[in-house]
Amino acid sequence: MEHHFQVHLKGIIDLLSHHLYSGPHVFVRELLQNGVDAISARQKLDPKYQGKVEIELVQPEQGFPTIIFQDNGIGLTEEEVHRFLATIGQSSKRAELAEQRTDFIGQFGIGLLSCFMVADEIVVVTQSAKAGHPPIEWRGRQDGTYEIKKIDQVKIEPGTRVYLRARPDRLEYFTPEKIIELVRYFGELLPVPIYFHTDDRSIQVNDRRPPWERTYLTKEDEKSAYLAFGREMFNLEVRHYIPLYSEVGGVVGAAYVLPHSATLHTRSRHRVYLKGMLLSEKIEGLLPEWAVFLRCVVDAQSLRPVASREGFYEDENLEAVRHYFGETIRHHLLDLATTQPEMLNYIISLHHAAMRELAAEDDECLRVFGEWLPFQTTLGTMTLKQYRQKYDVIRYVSSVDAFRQIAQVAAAEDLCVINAGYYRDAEVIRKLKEMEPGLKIEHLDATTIAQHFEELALAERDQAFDLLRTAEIVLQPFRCGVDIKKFQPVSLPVLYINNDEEQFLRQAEQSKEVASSLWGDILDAVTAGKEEVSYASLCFNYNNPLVQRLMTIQDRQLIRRSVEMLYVQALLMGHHPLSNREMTLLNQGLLGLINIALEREKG
Ligand SMILES: Nc1ncnc2c1ncn2[C@@H]1O[C@H](COP(=O)(O)OP(=O)(O)OP(=O)(O)O)[C@@H](O)[C@H]1O
Repeated sequence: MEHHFQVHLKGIIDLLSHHLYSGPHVFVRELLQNGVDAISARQKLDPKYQGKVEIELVQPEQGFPTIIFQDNGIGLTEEEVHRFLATIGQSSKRAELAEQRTDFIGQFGIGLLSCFMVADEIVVVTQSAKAGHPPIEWRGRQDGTYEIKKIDQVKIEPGTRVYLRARPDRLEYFTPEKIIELVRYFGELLPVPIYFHTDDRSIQVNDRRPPWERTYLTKEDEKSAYLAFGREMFNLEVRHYIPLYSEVGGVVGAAYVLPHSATLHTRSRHRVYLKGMLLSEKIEGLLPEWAVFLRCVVDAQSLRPVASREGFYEDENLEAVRHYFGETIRHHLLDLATTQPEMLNYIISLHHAAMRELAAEDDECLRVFGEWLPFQTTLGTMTLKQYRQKYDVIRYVSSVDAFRQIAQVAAAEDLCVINAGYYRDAEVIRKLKEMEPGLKIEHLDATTIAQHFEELALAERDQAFDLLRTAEIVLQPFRCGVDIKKFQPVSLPVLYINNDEEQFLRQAEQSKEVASSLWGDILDAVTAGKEEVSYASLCFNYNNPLVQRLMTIQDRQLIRRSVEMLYVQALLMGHHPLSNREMTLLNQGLLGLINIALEREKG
């Protein structure tokens, strides 16, 4: 025997309200959308037909308020009420053909159920625009039952009215302020007029059109209208926008440059409308990932919304729109370089992380605005252009750690080195070299910088011999060699020097101190065979007065303590995290020095 599925309506409503829709307020969106769709259906029969949606709030002295949504659209016949209104998942708008999908906003046949989130009963009174059908009253209830009545005795104009009486726990949605707020939020850009009436007033809620639908006398007027619209939409003082248009998906709108810095981890959230109905103000993935400095407002005609209506299906159309918008933005920025260079400068100075990303990805962008990218250097922040005007060779380090190590010394030696340790910096420099093979670039680290230091004369070496030997013994357990050179600034007694590989080994060694046995084994494998290798060297500055004094004193104990302290201080200066043993050294060294000073005092 064949059986039919039973639908437990309460369960479905629960599913929708807790898992699909973002909250009970979406009933306003669903009702607006049904009204507008019904008008579109009627306009298919009569393209000049003027539709409107009217919303009324009735607040009786006794009892709960009722909201009435009325449209003068296509209406429903009795048969259609059974088939579409009362059958979950049935929709008169389901489009087998993609082009049909562009006619209506709805398509799933579940939207009306959202009304059960605020009311126990939905009453629909409808008159079909098709000739020869009487008006119908339909009453659907949460328990899954419904009644249908012909109401021949009254004559009503074609269209549909939906009545919802507030559920006691949802009264907050049944005030004039809340309804106007929600209607404006979802329906501000809908192409049919929406009126709101209470006992004492009537207003048109959506009385303006988006800037891309208006015509302008001058370019300036157009620009002001777009900027004013963006400021209002995002509540941000935006100064620049990029018009967007894509035939695929029928998407039109504008991308606004954020007036504050956005990092590459920021997710761009866009305000997206579907045929004038707000889908969401948090849609992601509409622009390429690098475009984090932009926020869009767009209206799409035929991208496919997901059932919750709060996003789009990730399909080939969305992919095409994203690609196309990426190209539009890129071309716009490239044009700015010639038409409004000061604006491009403003955008780059605020959003250089994103611009770097774009320049690293794209040769043309690198050629056009690569020079404007700011870089941190040992002699202050400057753009690539300023750097190149002053120096023939682009000298750079490729890690922030390396930069910290060398910054002070390089600056004192008047060496201008770029910190290319941030995301994509080094790539930008290397790409620049590929594009301009004649360009001289030099990759530095602390070791290569140290090669620029001045060597000691033989007699000076002799003078430093004892100090170096003691230092060697003290630092050998820390895998740190020693050396002595002359370098700037004279005030710096020592410099801790390691290159990228040595830095890595040092970090692996330190990680072993805190790692579990599994990680410990892995790290052992990483450092295997390097047991005898030094991870760094401590370079004394011969010209430094303290070092000069250390070379003259005889007290071994004092030299040892001083070397330990100089070693730890050099690590701290270079922002190297201290290992447990180095921490102990710091503590003992400090106490030791205090002790020595106290002994002296006594003596
Ligand atoms: N105001 C209205 N005028 C005419 N028909 C309506 C109206 N409201 C609902 N309907 C009919 O009821 C059907 C079901 O409506 P419902 O809102 O549940 O789903 P939908 O709009 O088709 O799709 P979605 O779930 O995507 O919103 C519609 O397809 C339409 O045929």
